[in-house]
Formats: sequence, structure tokens, C-alpha cells
Amino acid sequence: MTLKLGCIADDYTGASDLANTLTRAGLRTVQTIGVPADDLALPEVDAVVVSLKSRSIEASVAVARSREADKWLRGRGADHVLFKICSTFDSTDAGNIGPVMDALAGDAGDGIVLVTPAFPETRRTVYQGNLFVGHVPLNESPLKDHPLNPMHDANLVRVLARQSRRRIGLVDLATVVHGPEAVGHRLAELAGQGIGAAIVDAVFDADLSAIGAAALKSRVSVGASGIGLGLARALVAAGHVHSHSLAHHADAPVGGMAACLAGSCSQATLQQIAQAERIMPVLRLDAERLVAGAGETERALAWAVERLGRGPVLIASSAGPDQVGAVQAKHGREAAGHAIEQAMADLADGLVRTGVRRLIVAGGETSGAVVDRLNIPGFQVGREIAAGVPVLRAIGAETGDMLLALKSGNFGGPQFFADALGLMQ
Ligand SMILES: Nc1ncnc2c1ncn2[C@@H]1O[C@H](COP(=O)(O)OP(=O)(O)O)[C@@H](O)[C@H]1O
Ligand SMILES: O=C(O)[C@@H](O)C(=O)COP(=O)(O)O
Repeated sequence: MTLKLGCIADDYTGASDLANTLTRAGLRTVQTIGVPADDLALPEVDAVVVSLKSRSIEASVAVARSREADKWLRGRGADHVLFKICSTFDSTDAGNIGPVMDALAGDAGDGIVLVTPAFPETRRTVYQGNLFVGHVPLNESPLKDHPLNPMHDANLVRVLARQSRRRIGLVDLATVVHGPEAVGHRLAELAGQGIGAAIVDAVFDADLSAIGAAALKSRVSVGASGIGLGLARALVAAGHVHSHSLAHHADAPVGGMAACLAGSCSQATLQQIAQAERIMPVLRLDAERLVAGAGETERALAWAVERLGRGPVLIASSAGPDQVGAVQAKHGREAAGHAIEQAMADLADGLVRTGVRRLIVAGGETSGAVVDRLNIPGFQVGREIAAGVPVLRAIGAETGDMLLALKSGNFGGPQFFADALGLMQ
């Protein structure tokens, strides 16, 4: 197997978003959880997305894990490695986008790194270095209230400069519209001025093709699914990959019971939970009791077991900014987040032991905790439920055949849970 593209994703939902995008662009892709063990049987593929849970951990650990993944991917022939970050640039001033980018670019010997979280299909656009979520700047979007990494600055040149040792520049839209050569030219100019990374504007889908073709000339790039799409298109256009259509057996029915877990507190997920209440029993967990370990998971599991035989159920810790703030004020941001993630992982484990084989998880960190607990080594990509969210089939899992959907908090329409269950039989 010689990889045409290597990818390192900083969370599991982000990885499935990227694997979905690459698959749809014609690349045979698998998503692995962590660096694959040598005995994991991988099908013949063009791209591997190594999923890390490195977005909200200590920067030095994120760097070490990313370098290990990079080494594995390059050892399998990947000339270009994309570091997949969130399309809303989720990070703090301590990292982890800047430190990981610096390390990967240093190892690859790249002079200047192309960086863009733009993903127009999900309404993430970048103009003059400013990230917009829909029609508002990042700092006015719901991401300002994210439980782990609230985003208060839309200017990504500034945001990345606070995290990176490299000087950060900008390739603006007026350059991007002139195509890959113009982008390459501008990057070379910036590199000549001692700039080590550049935020690249992208507003329309066509901008991604120019960016992907320019990025392929270097060894590392940083961005979300949009640049992944650009890279995939460039690989197909250059004849490095023969476009493949999606293998539909990836989401062939597994039967078994179905359940949904939500740990995301995004506005989109809160709305989706409210809609789900119309079609299935929904249990809203008491976050305070979850953090205190006061028997809340056992209560939830008993509640689910009673109902699962009659159809899917949804269990959610999700809450609005005021309630999240109150729990965090009492227990600390990280401790609260971690305790709730572990409680959701306990629940997932209990549900699977009870016979659940179709599991939908909302939230990136939440999905990471759940997939780790279930000890699933990798996924094949099935049909798309919503932009950025595919049906996943577990490969090499102790749980046996299982379908999952790992939903980024912000993704999916109001009926997401119903849409997912419809495609996961
Ligand atoms: N009621 C709550 N109070 C405080 N934190 C919560 C609550 N429910 C979930 N969380 C935490 O919020 C974080 C949500 O992050 P994540 O799962 O990545 O969702 P998203 O995809 O929206 O970013 C997790 O750490 C989760 O444990
Ligand atoms: O790029 C994106 O927006 C997603 O792929 C992603 O990374 C989402 O992260 P979470 O919202 O934490 O799931």
C-alpha cells in the first residue's frame, strides 16, 4: 500500500468529516483510531486519516502524538500530510494548532505552510484572514461559548501568531482567484520575507481547488475538510489517484438496537435534541450529578435498558451556556468536561454490552471518549448523513459488526438524529 495522502486529525469527528470528504472526492479512505497497530488489516486505500484526540490536551503531548502519526504515514509513502483541524479553528493561545504545525513543518523541512479552515459547504469561509461561521465572524458565532475552547478572535493571522513560533502571513482572496500558480507565487514571496505559515482566504468551493493544487507542492498543510477536498481534487487531476466510487457495503445493515448519545453543547446539537424528543425517548442527564459520580450513569443505563427493546433512545448531557458555566464554575472547565466525557463513555460501554450495534454520538471530545472506550481501531466510510458526517462501519472491533455516526457538535440539520437512524439499519 502506497498512500497518496496522509492525514492527522485532532479529533475523531473531524477525522470522520475529512474521511467522508476524501471518499466522496474519489479517494479510497479509512479512518484509524490513533496510529494503527501493525496487525490491523487495512484494505487497499489512497488515504489514511489517523484520528487523534489531541485538540484539547497539553501541547507537548499533542506534538509527540502528531509526530508519531506523521512518521507512520510517511513510512507508508505519503508525500503530503494534512493536519486536520476544526473548521472553526478550535484552539487556545497555548495551542494546539501552532505547536503541531511547527513540529510537522520542521520535520518535513517545509519553508512555509499553507493554513486554511475554510469549508464553504458548511458555511465556514475565510476573507482577509477572518473566519466567518455562516454570516457572522467567528467571535460572534456560537463558538464564543464553546465549553473547552471559546473563540474570541476571528482574525486567524493573529490567533495563529499567538500559538506558533513561525511568523504568520496572509494569502488573500484576490490572489487565490488567480489559481494555484498565483498562490504558489505569493507563498514564495512571503517565505522570502521570513514568513513561516500563511492563512489562505477561501470563500467559494472553487477556491479550494486552487488551494489544494498549491498545497500539494509542499509536504505539510493545515486545515479542515475544505483543503482536504482541494488536495483530493488535485491528486485526481494529476492522475496520482484514479477516482473510485463509494463502496456501499460499508454501511450494509447490522441490525441490533440503536441509541444516541449527545455531549456537545452547541446550538445545533441542542436544537437536534429538541427535535429528537418528537420521535424517541430522550433522557437529559444531570451534569452536576455526572461530575459528582452520584449514580447518574447507572440511572441512565437502567432507563435505556427499559426502553431499547421498543426502539432507539437518546441520552444527553448537553446544556446551554448558563448551565455549562455553572458546572464549570464549581468544578473547573477541564475537570467538568473530562468527567462528563468519561460518563458518556461508560454509558456507551453499557449500551453496547446490552446489544446496541448502531450508535450515534454528538460531540467531538465526547466521540473520542466513546470510541476509545469501545476500543475500535478504525472505520470504513459509508453514506453521508449530513455535510461532514458519514455513516461509519467499525473495522477490527471487539464489539463485532457495528455502525456509528460521530457528529461534530455544529454539523447536521435539525432532524439529524432521525436522518442518521434512517441510514443506519
Ligand atoms: N452539561 C454540561 N456542562 C458542562 N460541560 C459539558 C456538559 N455537557 C457536556 N459537556 C462537555 O462539553 C464538551 C463538549 O465538547 P465536544 O464533545 O467536543 O462537543 P463539540 O463537538 O460541540 O465541540 C465536552 O468536554 C463535554 O464533556
Ligand atoms: O472541521 C470541522 O468543523 C469538524 O470536522 C470538526 O473538527 C468538528 O469538531 P467538533 O465540533 O469538536 O466535533
